[in-house]
Amino acid sequence: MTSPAIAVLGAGSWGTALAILLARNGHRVRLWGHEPVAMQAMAAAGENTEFLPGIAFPPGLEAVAELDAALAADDLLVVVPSHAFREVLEQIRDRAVALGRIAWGTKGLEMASGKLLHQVAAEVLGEQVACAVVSGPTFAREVARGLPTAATVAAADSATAEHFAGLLRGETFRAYTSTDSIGLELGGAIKNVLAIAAGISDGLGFGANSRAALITRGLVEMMRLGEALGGQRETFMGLSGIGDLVLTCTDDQSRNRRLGLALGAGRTRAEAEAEIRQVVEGADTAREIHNIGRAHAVEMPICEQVYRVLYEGLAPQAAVQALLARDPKPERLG
Ligand SMILES: NC(=O)C1=CN([C@@H]2O[C@H](COP(=O)(O)OP(=O)(O)OC[C@H]3O[C@@H](n4cnc5c(N)ncnc54)[C@H](OP(=O)(O)O)[C@@H]3O)[C@@H](O)[C@H]2O)C=CC1
Ligand SMILES: O=C(CO)COP(=O)(O)O
Repeated sequence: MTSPAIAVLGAGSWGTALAILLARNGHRVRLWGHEPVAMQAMAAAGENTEFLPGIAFPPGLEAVAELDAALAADDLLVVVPSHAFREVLEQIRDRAVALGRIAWGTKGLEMASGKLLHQVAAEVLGEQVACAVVSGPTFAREVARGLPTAATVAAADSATAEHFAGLLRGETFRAYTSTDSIGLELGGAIKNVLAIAAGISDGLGFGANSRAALITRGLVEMMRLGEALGGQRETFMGLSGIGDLVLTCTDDQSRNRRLGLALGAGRTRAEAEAEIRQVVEGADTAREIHNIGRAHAVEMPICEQVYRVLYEGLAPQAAVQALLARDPKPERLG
């Protein structure tokens, strides 16, 4: 029996890794990216030489340059950066509406509006399309190499979450399900801002104590805003919350952490991003979280200092001093 076709839309490192995972699971997968020349090169090389060099595409994975060819699929998985999310959903709206379901692996908020991605999806696709989000501690290269990984798939209805989790689940990938899409989306967005903070701390030459404090108090900020926006507290203690937070705050594979490291070492954001040459979601997210936190009167001192470093030219050292100079208070986890 031939397994159904899945379109993975977005051929960066994470889209490619998920496409490889799905193909290894025995699905027929079409990986689409918006640069025809890059997609043709990928098809010819049998690997994504730009983002995941050295990892050969398994049988069943086809790189395509034509969106229509990709969309002739039974399932759609969107894995573009958040800045391209609405635009890509608009391009695939008719097919998503016809299928009645869609999933994404994008982490972040819509730039300028600060909307969660399921809100963007509802605006573009309507309320009838069931939406699932995939999130967790999942560095693309490790997933593509087949290293054991766990993540969560959330959707408002558990059947949709289970459907997409079932596609992803395999010998090396454990997919849990959840109905807390808000919690998953906020965890995946806020951890990127906190990874920048951890990177700044390490870039300044601080130690393990500082990093552990940032992770712990950062988790409190994530839970505070997450609960204020309707997420469930326990979600932030799971893979898409503390799991992804620890991953990206502690390992240099994280682009967000590397941006922070560079800032802490005295480089500018532009210099750091030019060197990383991949999407660094936390930089835009820091501004949206700053706005949302203020609008909901949620105290988020670490995220606030990251915002000030990125958008107000505050020196990283001064940001740390501002955190340490805050009024003493009892340790609360809410
Ligand atoms: N990498 C990882 O380990 C993980 C990433 N994620 C999330 O997945 C999302 C994608 O990240 P990732 O793949 O790593 O990013 P990359 O920087 O590796 O790749 C981004 C890809 O998106 C493409 N792109 C940019 N604009 C558009 C557009 N308008 N239409 C279609 N494609 C576009 C880029 O093309 P071009 O190069 O031509 O600009 C590039 O191929 C992010 O939200 C990230 O946070 C989630 C979990 C793990
Ligand atoms: O989200 C990720 C891993 O779960 C990737 O993190 P970075 O975008 O910081 O590299």
